[in-house]
Order: sequence, then C-alpha cells, then structure tokens
Amino acid sequence: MSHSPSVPDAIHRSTSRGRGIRFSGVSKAFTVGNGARTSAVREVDLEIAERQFVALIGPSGCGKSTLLRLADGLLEPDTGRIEIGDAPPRPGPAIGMVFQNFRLIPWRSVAGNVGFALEGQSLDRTELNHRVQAQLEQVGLAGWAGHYPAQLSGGMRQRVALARALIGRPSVLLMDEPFASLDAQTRELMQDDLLALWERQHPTVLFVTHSVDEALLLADRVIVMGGGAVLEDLRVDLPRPRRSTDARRATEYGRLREHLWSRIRDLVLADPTSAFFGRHVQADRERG
Ligand SMILES: Nc1ncnc2c1ncn2[C@@H]1O[C@H](COP(=O)(O)OP(=O)(O)OP(=O)(O)O)[C@@H](O)[C@H]1O
Repeated sequence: MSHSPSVPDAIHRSTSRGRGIRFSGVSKAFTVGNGARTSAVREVDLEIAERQFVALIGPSGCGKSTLLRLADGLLEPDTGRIEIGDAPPRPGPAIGMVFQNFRLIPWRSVAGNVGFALEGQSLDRTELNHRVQAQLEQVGLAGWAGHYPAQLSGGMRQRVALARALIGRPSVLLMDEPFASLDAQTRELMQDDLLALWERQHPTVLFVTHSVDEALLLADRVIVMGGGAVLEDLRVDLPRPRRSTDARRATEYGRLREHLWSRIRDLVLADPTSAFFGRHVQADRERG
C-alpha cells in the first residue's frame, strides 16, 4: 500500500486531528432469553490517548466487542460515561468502524462503497470522486474503483472496508477482528499496511483481536479483558515504525508474548464455561 505522491499532503495533515477515548466506570448488561441479565462490561475505566493504538484481547465473551460498540455510540452504557475527546460518541464519519466480515454493499462498486461514507455530506461530485480516488490509492486499490465486492479477494474487500472507514478522516478507528477471516499471508500484509496507514493518518485506534502476535505487532498497549473487566494494561515498547518480521525478532517481543500467553491461558483455565477463543489463538500457539 504505497502513498501516492499525487495525493496532496494537506489531505493527510488534515486527517491528523486525533482525539482520545475515555471510559469512566462503564458497565453494560444485556437481557437474555429468559429475562435474566448478563453482564457484558463491568466497571471499565480506561483512557486511550489521542493517536494511540490499543489492542483489546481476552477470551470469547469477555466483552471486547461490546466495549467497541459503546465507543462507537451505537450502544448506551447502563452506568458510567464514555467520551471521545470531550464529548459523548456519536456514530458518523468521525468514528471509523471495520468489522471481520467487511459489511460491503454487494450491488455497489468499490468506489460506491467507499464514497457511501461521505454521502451525508454536501460534497460536489468532483470533490467526492477526488476523495474516493485518493483513499483508494492509500489502500492500494487505485485501479479497482469500478469493480464489485464479489470480484475481489478477501484481502481486497477488507481494504475497501478500511478505505470506507478512513475516508471520513476519522479521529477514532474502531476495528473488530478485522483480519480474522483472512489467510495467514494476507493477514500479515494487511497488518503491515495498517501500520503504514496509521503512521500517516494517526487516528486513535481500538483494535479487538484474538491473536497475541497481532496485538503485539500493532499496538502501543494491550488491554487484557476477562469477565467484562479490564484485567491488565500492558505497554508495548517496541520501536516504531514496526514491520512484522522485525518486531518478532526483538527480545522484548518474546518476553511480552510469553507473559500474555500465560495470562490468557490462566483466564481460560479459570473459566471452564468459556468457549475456547478462536482459531487464531490456536494458530499463534502452534507458530510459537
Ligand atoms: N445484543 C446482545 N444481547 C445479549 N447478550 C449479548 C449481546 N451482545 C453481547 N452479549 C453478551 O455479552 C457478553 C460479551 O459479548 P462480546 O461480544 O462483547 O464478547 P467478545 O469478547 O467480543 O466475544 P468474542 O471474542 O467471542 O467476539 C457475552 O456473554 C455475550 O453473549
């Protein structure tokens, strides 16, 4: 994913208006089938500085996606407060969201999917096309504007989803296992591409993953969740800019990986009802 010199740098500078995310005493429960309440997020206090990249990791059902949906403003907390910058979150282009299953509109072209994010804004056609084209260049899809999602590989679809999330120049990017459905090679390429994009546009990122390696490669901090609560807040002091092959060679990487693994293993063993948390954790274990 290369940066095209034809994209004016002013566009990139104007994206760099990151805002932090603050959760203060946030709890959220859901009503389940029999009318009982199940607690998804419990008393979370978490402050993410603007432009920071934070990964959320933990066993299945521990509340990671719920925390993301609360940060998006799609869900209201039962108690506590969430702020993006100094205001409550409001769904819209200032908060970009990327999901595991892409969520593209099948009957719209690549350009139509990416431009969709700006349709509420009163941009003229030329400006809209320019923005779409610039964003497609950023994600390495410059020649694919007229194609449809069904004509693309999984990695390309996720690039479209990323372009759609980034075109609103979001100050906050929320990513829910965005690379989990990609094959291992595509996933590594996408991780490096995401790092390159983040280094250019620098939104504040909250990234849910089941992969210890992915968390360590991408993030400044790894938050370990269990039972809806934040259990650990781990700093990742690996040098930046990072690329997957270099990061994995660092001694510090091995130490952090070992620590996270034993933490997550203990969490799962302590909760026999927890479904085992996903094939990527398994893949990490095999690789390590
Ligand atoms: N809309 C909902 N209605 C009822 N229960 C819900 C709802 N959304 C989440 N839950 C429950 O809240 C808890 C936390 O779910 P959440 O999806 O946030 O976990 P997660 O850590 O993201 O899990 P996974 O890693 O499997 O995606 C789970 O027990 C889940 O079943």
